[in-house]
Amino acid sequence: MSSEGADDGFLLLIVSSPSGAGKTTLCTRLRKEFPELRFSVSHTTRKPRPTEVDGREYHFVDTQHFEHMVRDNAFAEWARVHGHLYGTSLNEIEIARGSARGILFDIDHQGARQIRAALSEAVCVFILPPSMAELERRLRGRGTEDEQATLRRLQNARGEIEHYGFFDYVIVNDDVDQAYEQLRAIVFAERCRRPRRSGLCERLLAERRGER
Ligand SMILES: Nc1ncnc2c1ncn2[C@@H]1O[C@H](COP(=O)(O)OP(=O)(O)OP(=O)(O)O)[C@@H](O)[C@H]1O
Ligand SMILES: Nc1nc2c(ncn2[C@@H]2O[C@H](COP(=O)(O)O)[C@@H](O)[C@H]2O)c(=O)[nH]1
Repeated sequence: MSSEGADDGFLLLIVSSPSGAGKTTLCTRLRKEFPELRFSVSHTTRKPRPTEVDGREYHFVDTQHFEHMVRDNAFAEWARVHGHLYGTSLNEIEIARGSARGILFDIDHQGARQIRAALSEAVCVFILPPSMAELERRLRGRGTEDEQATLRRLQNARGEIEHYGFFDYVIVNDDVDQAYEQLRAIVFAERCRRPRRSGLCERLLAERRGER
């Protein structure tokens, strides 16, 4: 995986959170407002939820298939999360680089660190719940996990929050509209970062020199 740097204008946006804090909710809004940011569809060995479609939320694969991809070096990053395997294929990033203005990752802190190690310009956002009690309410209210999986996700939440220091931005998702405003503000601000504008700056300077 090569890093072309931030001066090509391409945005690598990573959103992570403990399970149930609301990153899928916020990313779904982001995808609607910024369709030019391609959502990275991960591979996972987790079973699909009733509303999930293969190839849309995830590429659902069995462990053998996943391990084969690991051996083939097909992943930009992968990790075991809540007892299942999840990974971002190199192919997802290549497709986005060829067809979009950026890529949006919904991955955990282990994956965020692996992507950042390879692509230092990646922007990492951590979503927090307003309280642990509210996190539990949301996870139980969503009703997608059985009791054992719910408890496991809640137990893992504390360990995940300990990684907050790695992230560039932290958003507390209390009021969802406010949290979303903060997330979209990060996209706008990141697009204005000087390295992402250097192409335009150089073009303007060339124009000034009559080199158009
Ligand atoms: N600000 C909010 N206030 C109340 N409920 C919320 C808020 N944000 C999200 N929710 C609800 O909380 C539940 C969990 O949200 P969501 O599925 O987006 O979490 P997640 O971080 O993507 O979890 P996971 O990592 O398990 O996929 C959902 O039912 C969602 O509708
Ligand atoms: N390291 C990675 N983590 C990933 C990837 N895709 C999703 N995830 C994270 O897993 C948990 C659980 O997700 P769920 O859909 O089962 O609730 C969550 O934190 C996701 O962000 C990935 O490709 N790599």
